[in-house]
Amino acid sequence: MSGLPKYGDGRRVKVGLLGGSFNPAHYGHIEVAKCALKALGLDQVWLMVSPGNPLKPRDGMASFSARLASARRLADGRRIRVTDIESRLGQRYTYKTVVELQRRFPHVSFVWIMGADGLAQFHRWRDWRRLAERIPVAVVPRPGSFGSALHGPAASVLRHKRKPFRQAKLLSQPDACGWSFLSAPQNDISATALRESGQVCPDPDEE
Ligand SMILES: Nc1ncnc2c1ncn2[C@@H]1O[C@H](COP(=O)(O)OP(=O)(O)OP(=O)(O)O)[C@@H](O)[C@H]1O
Ligand SMILES: O=C(O)c1ccc[n+]([C@@H]2O[C@H](COP(=O)([O-])O)[C@@H](O)[C@H]2O)c1
Repeated sequence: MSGLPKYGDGRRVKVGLLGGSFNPAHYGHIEVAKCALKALGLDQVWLMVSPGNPLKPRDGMASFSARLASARRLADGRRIRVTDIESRLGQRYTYKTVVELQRRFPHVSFVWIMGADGLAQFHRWRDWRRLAERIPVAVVPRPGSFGSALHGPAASVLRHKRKPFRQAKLLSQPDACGWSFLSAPQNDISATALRESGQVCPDPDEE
């Protein structure tokens, strides 16, 4: 990823990773990114387009290039950027992606960002306990998912690592660990709703 700031004083660059299917991208993603930029004091958020969520069916999933293009249309390309790195790595599992990103960008402090629905499912991800050891996690509230996230298996297993809202900024410090909910207004936009209402650009790979 080009365009990372360089700090002469040795300060580490802080990057939030918002992984997703982006089928398609929508303003909810941009609101999540903006909220994380502010709450975590990040330099950038990368919208990391998944080549294929291992837990989601391929049926109904637009092509990778269409999903990437939808994210590029909404990102500002400066503080909110889009990356196809998982596709280039041939990688669908977040744990392995994060290991590789941390290896390639040793001067960057990464934070994983996800909606509350992600935390509710987190215990089903491959190597999720190791992932939570490896990268701090910021969870953005989402309508209908707060309870299942808060009382789900992952939040329960990781409860000793949870930080209160007001300490969320610590998550982007070098070598930080733990997770926190961010304090943010909830936004009910979803890609499912957009697909159901037909508000999706045509997929160039299917024309
Ligand atoms: N409105 C929202 N509020 C909070 N988090 C969101 C919101 N929309 C998406 N996210 C988060 O962004 C990440 C990527 O989401 P994704 O691309 O799957 O969009 P989605 O709207 O959840 O899609 P779908 O409805 O197809 O499941 C996930 O961590 C998801 O929780
Ligand atoms: O690593 C896993 O096992 C895993 C399982 C499910 C989802 N993920 C990641 O979670 C992110 C959100 O996915 P999605 O489809 O809900 O937008 C995306 O980066 C996926 O690759 C990762």
